[in-house]
Amino acid sequence: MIKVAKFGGSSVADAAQFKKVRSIVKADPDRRFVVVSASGKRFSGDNKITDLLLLVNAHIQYHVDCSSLLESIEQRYVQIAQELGLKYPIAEKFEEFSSVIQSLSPEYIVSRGEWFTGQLMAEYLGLPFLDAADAIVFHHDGTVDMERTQTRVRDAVARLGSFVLPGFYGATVDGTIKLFQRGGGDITGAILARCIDAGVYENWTDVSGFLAADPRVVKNPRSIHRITFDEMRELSYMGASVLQEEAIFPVREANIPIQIKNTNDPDAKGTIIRETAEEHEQEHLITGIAGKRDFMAVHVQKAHMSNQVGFLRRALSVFERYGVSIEHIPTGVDSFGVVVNGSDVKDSIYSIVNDLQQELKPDSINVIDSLALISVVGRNMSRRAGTSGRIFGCLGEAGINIRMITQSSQEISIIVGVNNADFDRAINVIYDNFVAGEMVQIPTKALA
Ligand SMILES: Nc1ncnc2c1ncn2[C@@H]1O[C@H](COP(=O)(O)OP(=O)(O)O)[C@@H](O)[C@H]1O
Ligand SMILES: N[C@@H](CC(=O)OP(=O)(O)O)C(=O)O
Repeated sequence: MIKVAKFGGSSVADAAQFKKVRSIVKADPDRRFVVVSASGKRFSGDNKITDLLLLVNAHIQYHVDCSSLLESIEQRYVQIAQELGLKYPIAEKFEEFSSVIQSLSPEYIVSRGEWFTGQLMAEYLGLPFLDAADAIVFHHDGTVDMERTQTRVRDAVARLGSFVLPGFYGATVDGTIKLFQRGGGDITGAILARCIDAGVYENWTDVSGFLAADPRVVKNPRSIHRITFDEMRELSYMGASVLQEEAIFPVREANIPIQIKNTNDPDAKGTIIRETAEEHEQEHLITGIAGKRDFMAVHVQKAHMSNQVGFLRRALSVFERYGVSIEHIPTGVDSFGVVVNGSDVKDSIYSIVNDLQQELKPDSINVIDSLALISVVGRNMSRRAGTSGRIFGCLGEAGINIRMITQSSQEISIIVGVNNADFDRAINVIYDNFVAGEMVQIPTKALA
């Protein structure tokens, strides 16, 4: 079976992490294709190389000297190379890069994080280096040209047999470097797995798989051993940053499972993500909880609204005009809400409200800001009536005010909106009441 192994920034943060990567790769001859991110944080409070390179861009943009910043990045790489005894002339290559930095595009500059990490890892593993600019092909609109990418990747496999591929970037056919969104090394790994028909896409990080809640919010959350692509998408979209939310698409279409594993504890079971989770007699009611802060909700109320054809469409077209994408639309008979990312409307909210007034002549419009959304996700929730009522009950008992609620149409998630200030407490209350222990009985028919 071919395995693609993607190692995130935390797994390649320093020489000690490189050593762990090598022993993981060498332990299994199926791990012939390795994707790496730029070196990440070595300890809490440290900087990711990608963040430092973004800072370099900001310095250049404002004509501020960035030489000491570049030196500190170079030092990180030099230290790794020295500690591992690598021959790659990292200092020379980095200085070449620094000397022409003013002439380089911002995306090119940021992509060098994975490029240098990839060069060092390739030598350390004794594998060829495949530049992502020669493998991952972008259309000019920023989407991936899967056909060309597949051809290039398959050619590289035939030519090189195995390789190290830096994540997070690629290039258009004319060679212009393009980046994925933040965390996009996960997408590179998924695309590679898809192009070579891998048996599994391994995603190595610093936690033992997907956890039922963000470990920075809930103390010692339990690990999720099996999760479906749909559940995973809901959780990662809502902030479970262990896997970039777009990363499931390339592998899902080809039915390739994703396995999340811990570089610091390779024997831990981790999480397997598939189309359907194999069912056991007893399963947790709720698979996981994730959430994000800083949303805004615009509530519109108008009597007899539901009898007016096109009312909602006219409202949504206002948001479209301002280029704002919509997260949720909770609706009632005579009212609806439009939930958007606070940062997307920070400059346009007054104009949007004004346009809504003009076009809809509503009875009232209310804007709620500092809204946090919490998504409670579980494939088994549809088997148990009344879950949402119980979620409100436990939040109410804890004195947490619920600002909105919405449920996904496949009944795999319930989303509650609370004030930003209540975010951590609300997640902990839901976790303690539901995730920590509660199981549901799976009907025998479902197991057959
Ligand atoms: N539900 C969750 N399960 C596991 N980790 C989570 C979850 N939500 C947030 N995280 C955070 O995601 C981190 C791993 O993602 P990331 O920092 O992108 O790793 P990497 O550098 O390996 O790509 C974990 O250290 C953890 O703090
Ligand atoms: N280095 C990029 C891409 C990436 O995937 O990183 P990580 O694997 O550390 O999340 C970023 O920080 O966004």
